[in-house]
Amino acid sequence: MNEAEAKQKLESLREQLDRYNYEYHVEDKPSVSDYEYDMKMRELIELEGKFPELITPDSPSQRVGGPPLDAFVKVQHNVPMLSLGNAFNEEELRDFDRRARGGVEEDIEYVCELKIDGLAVSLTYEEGLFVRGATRGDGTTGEDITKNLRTIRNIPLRLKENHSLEVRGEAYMPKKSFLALNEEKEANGDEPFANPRNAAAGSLRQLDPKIAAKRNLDIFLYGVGEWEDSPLESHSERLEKLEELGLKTNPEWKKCKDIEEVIDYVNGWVEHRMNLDYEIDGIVIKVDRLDQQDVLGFTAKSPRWAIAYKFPAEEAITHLKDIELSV
Ligand SMILES: CC(C)(CNC(=O)c1ccc(Oc2ccccc2)cc1)c1ccc2c(N)nc(N)nc2n1
Repeated sequence: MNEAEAKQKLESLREQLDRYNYEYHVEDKPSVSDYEYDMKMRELIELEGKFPELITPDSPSQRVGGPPLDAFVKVQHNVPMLSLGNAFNEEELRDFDRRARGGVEEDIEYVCELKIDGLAVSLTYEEGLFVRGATRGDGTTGEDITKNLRTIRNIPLRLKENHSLEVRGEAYMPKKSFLALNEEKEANGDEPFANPRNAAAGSLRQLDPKIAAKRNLDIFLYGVGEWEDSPLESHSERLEKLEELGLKTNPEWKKCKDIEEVIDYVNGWVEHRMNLDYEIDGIVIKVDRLDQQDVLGFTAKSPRWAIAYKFPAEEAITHLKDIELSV
């Protein structure tokens, strides 16, 4: 086979493997068996081995990085990754709504999103190519964990359109993967992780991508840092556009016309969050229109146009029940 034929064959193998990946990880409807996927991947890796000059950074073979790093490189976030103010009850949600409505002329619509209990990360794409992934760190300086993030199957190595943008989201470990990992750790006499958030952070902040690749991590994207001249006018449009680009957003987000609808949404999840495949520690409520967000602006470290409603910690509830029982 000459180089031209190899290039064509490689492009077709990559396309097939990317499609299989999307079917398996995003649509949850694989069209081929794991065996067929592995055989196709082996064919790709062997052919790339014969024509290494044809290897591209977005090739599915490039997901699991090379040797372990000996340290993480620090990275600066051009747009800071801010934190959220908290509300712990309905009255504090209504206070947030009153303050927001006092700051803008017209009615406010909100977007509610589940607050995933994981590790906040930033993904940078240049001309559609995934070039860098980083932890939030202190909001302005994080750690470069690109090699580890490349092992998360739901992070596309190339977007469906060649945009340059920086997106934020939460990398997490599904409950089932967490339980399986802790069983394995206990079987090996290792210390288990206390919760899925620690397991996700521990998996992404260790230096060997081959370990991260085995941890079945996943991601939901929820925000945008930098986006070259994007014409979008609302947060909900941005979430829809991210999905179109092949970036996974959480399907439970909802546009609410007022704070009453927000409170209904929140109360629904207080009751049903146990049914989710992943842990959440609250609900994030955001003003939907970007022009209204701009008017409301920021405090020293958080937007005035967003708040996190925090669920009471699980342990606390269990503890209280025990006390009641023992009285
Ligand atoms: C709202 C925001 C704080 C992200 N937004 C930002 O970090 C952010 C950062 C600079 C911005 O603008 C600036 C640009 C330059 C300088 C200062 C601010 C705007 C938003 C946030 C934080 C945590 C979230 C979480 N755990 N789950 C969900 N679902 N959403 C979340 N959203």
